[in-house]
Amino acid sequence: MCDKGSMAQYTRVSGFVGLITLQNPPVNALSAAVRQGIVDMVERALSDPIVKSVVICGQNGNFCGGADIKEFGTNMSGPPLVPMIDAIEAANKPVVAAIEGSALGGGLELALGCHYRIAHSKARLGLPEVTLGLLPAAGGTQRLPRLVGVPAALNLITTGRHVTAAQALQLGIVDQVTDHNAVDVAVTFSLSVAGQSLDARRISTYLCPLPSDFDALFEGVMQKVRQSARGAIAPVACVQAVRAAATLPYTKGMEREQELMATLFTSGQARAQQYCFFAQRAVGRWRMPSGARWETSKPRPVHKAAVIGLGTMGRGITVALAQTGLSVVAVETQEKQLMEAKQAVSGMLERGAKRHGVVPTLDRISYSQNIQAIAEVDLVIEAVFEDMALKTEVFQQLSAVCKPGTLLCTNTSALDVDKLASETPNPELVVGMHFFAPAHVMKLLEVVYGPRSSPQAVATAMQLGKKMGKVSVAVGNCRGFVGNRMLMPYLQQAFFLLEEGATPELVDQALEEFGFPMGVFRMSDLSGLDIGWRVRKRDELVEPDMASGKSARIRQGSRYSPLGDLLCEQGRFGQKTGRGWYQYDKPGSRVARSDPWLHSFLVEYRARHGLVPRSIDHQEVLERCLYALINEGFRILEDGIAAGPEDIDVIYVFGYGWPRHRGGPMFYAGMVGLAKVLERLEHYQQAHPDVPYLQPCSLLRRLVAGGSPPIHRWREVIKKHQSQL
Ligand SMILES: CC(C)(COP(=O)(O)OP(=O)(O)OC[C@H]1O[C@@H](n2cnc3c(N)ncnc32)[C@H](O)[C@@H]1OP(=O)(O)O)[C@@H](O)C(=O)NCCC(=O)NCCSC(=O)/C=C/CCCCCCCCCCCCC(=O)O
Repeated sequence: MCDKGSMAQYTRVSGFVGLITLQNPPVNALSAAVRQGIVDMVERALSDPIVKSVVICGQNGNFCGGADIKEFGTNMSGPPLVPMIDAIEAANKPVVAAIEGSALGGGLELALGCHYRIAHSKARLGLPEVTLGLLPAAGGTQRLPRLVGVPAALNLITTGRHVTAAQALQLGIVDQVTDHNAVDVAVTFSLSVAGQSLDARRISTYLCPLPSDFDALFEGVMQKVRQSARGAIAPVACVQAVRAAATLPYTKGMEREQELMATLFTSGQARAQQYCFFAQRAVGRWRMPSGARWETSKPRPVHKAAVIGLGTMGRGITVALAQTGLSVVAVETQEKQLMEAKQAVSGMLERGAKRHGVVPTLDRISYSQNIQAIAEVDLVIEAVFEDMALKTEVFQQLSAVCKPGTLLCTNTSALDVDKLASETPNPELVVGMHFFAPAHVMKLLEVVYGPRSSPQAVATAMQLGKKMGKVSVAVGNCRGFVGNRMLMPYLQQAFFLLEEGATPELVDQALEEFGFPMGVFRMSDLSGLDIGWRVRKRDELVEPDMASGKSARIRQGSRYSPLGDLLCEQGRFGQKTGRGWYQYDKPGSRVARSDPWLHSFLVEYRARHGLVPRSIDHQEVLERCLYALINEGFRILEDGIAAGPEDIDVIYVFGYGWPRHRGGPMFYAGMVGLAKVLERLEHYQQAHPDVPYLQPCSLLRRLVAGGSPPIHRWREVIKKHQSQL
């Protein structure tokens, strides 16, 4: 017996079991039609006198990815989730969830409404709503603590992390884990419990187990959550909802859950986080200006890779490749450096393996001082010192040594990928793979294509990034690519603000309150002031500090702040030297303390240059630093370096600490209002006519003139704009 008409298929199996299969590919999200299907099919199973038990599963080995996120911005129709799940829990026949693939968000909440849960060993479960700016508002915040206790529920709900089936069993979320077909096991099981009392199986009737140190627990968790949330409201609401489960009867707790959800549901933060979810997936479907994309470009298989240069970046990349399961040849010409790297890489692999309870993959790596060792690899990632002449020499060696067709990638963070490619006989095989430090931890990868990179080379690098678990974004070749190019105006404004009267503490506080994990000066101390200094010297921007006055602060016709150079001349490179924009207890120490020397230095510097300090507030810090960065984002779109605003936003959220609840710089610009961003840029540009970065980009002007369309319509405007430039 079978009903195939709706998005929940009903079949009678084993004579007496009503099997309800959710059918909404690819993840069986709970759209209005699926919810209607479940309501109808559950009613049908319960009213059929032959049916003794019910099993709910998902089509194609995937239980359910939760509520349909695409519905959230629309006028939602169809039966609501809460009464649907309550009706399942109230059923007088046992209902068993057969969980294969994922049970996430509303999917897990549906399973928690069932009387039993059986999971396949490879299934993953979780309540990730917090990552979408929401909370599990289909009873998840009320049922989970009743089932697994308050501490475990708080951990899962406030982080949104997924757990394996084995972990879910240990926590008590599922009743059984199987290596066999979970649906078959659930069907047999459901018959074995048919007719038994269900009183003890309805989670909403459980008393929430209360820890003895209840108040202290919530206080501690709330403090931790507020700190790590960096201004995001959903994690805080999650704690409040779980607290309601611990203190109120179920129905009252549900009222609180719904009340908190109503606030989150319509918030700008939820919109921003849901935008990030889809943006991340959109950038995975990369597209080059030529139109090349997955559908037209087949990646080459990569089994064996090489890393050239085992400094900090090379070591991280080696670890990331080995953890992906590739054979890696790690090459470092300096013997001492090679030995140190070998030890460091082994340590990182061992620690990573311990964390994940697996065996370290040390034997996947062979080390060599000789570049000839890479002759047989499919792909090379060069990670030597950031110097064009050195990289050119390495690329020429690689071309001579590697087998034909080997893909040559550079991990440069700003150098010209096309120039490097032009030094090789096969420029179509050259792309940038710009990892972020630490390379085995950071999720972002910029895949940089030059005008001669072949679509297959880009597809191969994108595919490898995906395999490595990276969020890979294909971008065009320009100085600094997307991320670092946008950082330049941001840093520049921060320096100018110091000249005009701000302190590093004030600027950092404004940016950290906005949601960055670190302000610009703390970040500069962490990464090292000498890096930018080297680049500025190469660009011939650094001059001996003899002159004073305005002319001493002009380079190549534009305003320039030598503050960073002056600190470097004093040996203040940041954390590594124990002094930078802040002071540290000792070199390498991480706790930044305000430095009276720096403040006196700024006073003396301003006086020497005739700069009259003025009071600067947080709003000015944010507007100048962020709008200058955003303005450069528009230029990047105008130049066709990024395919769309989503690419820029994903790069900033995953690589530069831009708060996810603000959606990324381009999304944020849309939220603030493009007209407002333009007006403020014009205002600051008038005040600082010698700063080209503050000159509003013509694409921004065009978008405003066109009525500031929503972000998903920018691509049309960009295309038109580019064709008229
Ligand atoms: C792990 C995954 C499930 C699968 O991963 P993978 O295999 O890698 O595939 P992906 O590339 O990620 O996804 C494939 C495509 O599927 C799309 N997708 C995935 N999940 C969803 C989804 N849940 N909804 C819609 N679409 C989805 C994805 O975008 C891909 O398509 P495309 O390439 O973009 O085209 C992984 O996908 C994953 O992690 N998914 C998300 C899981 C998740 O976060 N689930 C939670 C969803 S939220 C939820 O469940 C909430 C439940 C609570 C109840 C909500 C009730 C709402 C109403 C309340 C209103 C009250 C306020 C009223 C206000 C007022 O008063 O007016």
